[in-house]
Amino acid sequence: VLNYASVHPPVHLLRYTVVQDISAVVRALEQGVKKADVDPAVKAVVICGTNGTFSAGADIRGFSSIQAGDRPSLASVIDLIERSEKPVVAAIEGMALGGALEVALGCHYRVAHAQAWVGLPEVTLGLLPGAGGTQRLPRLIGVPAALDLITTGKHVLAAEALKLGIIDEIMEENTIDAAIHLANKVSGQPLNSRRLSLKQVQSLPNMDAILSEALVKVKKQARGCLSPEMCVQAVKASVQLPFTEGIRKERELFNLLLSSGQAKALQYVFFAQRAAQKWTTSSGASWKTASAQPIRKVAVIGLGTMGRGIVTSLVKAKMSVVALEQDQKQLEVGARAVTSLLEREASKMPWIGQRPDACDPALLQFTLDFSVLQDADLVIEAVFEDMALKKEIFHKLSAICKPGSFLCTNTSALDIDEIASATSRPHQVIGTHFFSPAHVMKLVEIIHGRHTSPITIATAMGLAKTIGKIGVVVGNCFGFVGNRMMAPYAEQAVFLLEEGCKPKEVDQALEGFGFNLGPFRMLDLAGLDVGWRSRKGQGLTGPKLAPGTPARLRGRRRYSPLPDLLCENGRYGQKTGRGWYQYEKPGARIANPDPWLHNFLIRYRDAHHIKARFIDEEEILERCLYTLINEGFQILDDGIASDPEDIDVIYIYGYGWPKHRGGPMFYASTIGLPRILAKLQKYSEAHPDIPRMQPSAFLKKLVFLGNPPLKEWMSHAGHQSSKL
Ligand SMILES: CC/C=C\C=C\CC(=O)SCCNC(=O)CCNC(=O)[C@H](O)C(C)(C)COP(=O)(O)OP(=O)(O)OC[C@H]1O[C@@H](n2cnc3c(N)ncnc32)[C@H](O)[C@@H]1OP(=O)(O)O
Repeated sequence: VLNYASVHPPVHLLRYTVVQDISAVVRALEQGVKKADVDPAVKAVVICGTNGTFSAGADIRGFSSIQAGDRPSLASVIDLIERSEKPVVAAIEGMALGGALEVALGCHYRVAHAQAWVGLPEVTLGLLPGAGGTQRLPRLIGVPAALDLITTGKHVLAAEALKLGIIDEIMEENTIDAAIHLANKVSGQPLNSRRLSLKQVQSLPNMDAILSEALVKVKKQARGCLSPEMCVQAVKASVQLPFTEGIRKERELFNLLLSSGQAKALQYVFFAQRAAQKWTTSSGASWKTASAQPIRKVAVIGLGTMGRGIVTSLVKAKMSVVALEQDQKQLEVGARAVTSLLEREASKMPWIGQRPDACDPALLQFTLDFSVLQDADLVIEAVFEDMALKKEIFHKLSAICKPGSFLCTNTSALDIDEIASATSRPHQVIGTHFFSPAHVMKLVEIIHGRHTSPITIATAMGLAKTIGKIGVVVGNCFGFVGNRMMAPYAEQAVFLLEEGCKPKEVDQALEGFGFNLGPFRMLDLAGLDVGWRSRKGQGLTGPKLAPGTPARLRGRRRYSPLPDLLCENGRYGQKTGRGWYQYEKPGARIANPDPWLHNFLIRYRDAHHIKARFIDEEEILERCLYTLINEGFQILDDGIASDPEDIDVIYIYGYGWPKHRGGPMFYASTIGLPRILAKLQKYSEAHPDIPRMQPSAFLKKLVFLGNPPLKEWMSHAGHQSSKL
């Protein structure tokens, strides 16, 4: 929306904001600037936003209609602004992001409100600032600072923007009046020195090293994502080429990214993440029907790894927390660990006012006394995965806590309904599956039991948001969404070892695909004993296993005892210094191939008459990823996840799935469901004893229906009554 308002002659005010159609903004800006240019009564122009916001940039949905090769007309309008013979001042309130900051960079002066913030987040959307931003910003603030902003997409507050030189003035009060004042003041002064396209990038003696180090850094962090690397290339062009040629290079790189498919995936994730926040249940409950209850005091039970991280997240969000342990020694160890985590977190926060205060007794209290939990608005139990223990705690909580308290269990797999059955208030019981380390990882699976009330879901989702996490509402089944899908993936990884792979080969294939960690490095990090305990609980190994059970079969299903054998040998992963890899010492992080394991695998294969074969990367990827995706289709059909976007958000924020591939279900849609089905059919014929490889009925149905787009999948899901 753009108004050309002559309210403060001789300065003309151009107001604009995010609109559905970026070309409407571009047209209106063009008309406004041209009109002001030819109007002799106008001496200067101020560009501002509406309702206290300059602009959040282009409508991301509009990018899908931009064709590679289209002339980005925003760039031409920015040129027009910069060429104007009358001073143009940007008055930045709220935010100026992406194309909006590029508009401001085309202006001759920039004034911002003290609370405003600016940034070029295009890289996070798989793009680069394509309207001159990569050429103007280095000219304005120098290459190192521009590289930092453009390759990370980070936002900076006005004070920092002023320090960097992006902003000329900061205002505590009326920014627009201040901009008008400045525009009047500079009217008639020469403008060439304010035109960034005419400036040279400040030269630095070590410029080549800065650029090549930046390239190495982004390549290492990007895990195959192209946009950070293209951003560096574009900034490099600002150093090495004249402005107009730099712009040409920027456009070339922008078009390349636009057509890469990664931009589509990253933009899908932007909306999927927001869609996941708008949970709905099959019974129609949603934010519209249930609101989050205010949570002032939270209790956390258990100060193990998960409890410590959860307490840290809560205190960071300035919530009042009481942390309970069962004995003095564990309480002291836990309290020390939390304090040190909080101190580390505080050191990362530049603003004193935002820092968590580990010493504030009003905020954080440690106790052994269960009765202190009485007035907590919400309790998060974070003891280890033992159903009997959890039920005992919930029974106690049900008796002690005030009637309105919500009771959450941090579990990665256990049955929420069974835990809730130990209480007299199952409607107020919910699963909150945090991911380790809980003060770092963004995801929380919010697990809805049979009796969980919509208000309880809303409250858990509200709490996740308050502490800066992404909550995703899922149904109740063993492993919920994330771990249920992880099981066939990890199972395939171990079967591949049996058949001839080395752990490093499997990890390299999946890390090459873009995962943070391959399955074996991930298992070593998480601790192999976790899965061992769970398998013993399920009777798959250990004392509950029926005597005479064949080593590699459970019922008629293929089973690999390899992970159990490692645990029996005391190899629990990083914490013991030995697992699928060896480490320099317990707790060390660098994984090295272990000759012991190599020989162990040879003996194991001999003992079970398995002939090792060469397995190529394609088979490793297809078997691990397609079985995971197959389980995802089953989960959708069962109603455990309400849509594919939720699964994708869970995998990106909880399991290190590469964001530029859009999550497993989006990835499946890009591969094409017929291909996934054909491959699963091929592998399941070769391995009839692996039921999880048999294609899900829902996947088959979608292929039969002609491979509909992802958005339409759920209209074909077969579950009679959603468990959500
Ligand atoms: C040739 C090149 C020409 C032009 C190039 C231009 C480049 C660009 O401008 S790229 C876009 C750059 N801008 C962004 O990336 C901003 C993205 N948005 C955000 O970071 C946040 O939404 C926010 C603006 C900081 C606001 O955050 P918050 O208050 O937490 O609200 P949200 O829930 O995130 O958003 C509310 C609502 O708005 C939708 N939305 C936000 N930004 C955009 C956008 N740029 N395009 C389209 N839609 C946007 C968001 O999806 C939410 O919608 P719901 O329907 O409510 O989910």
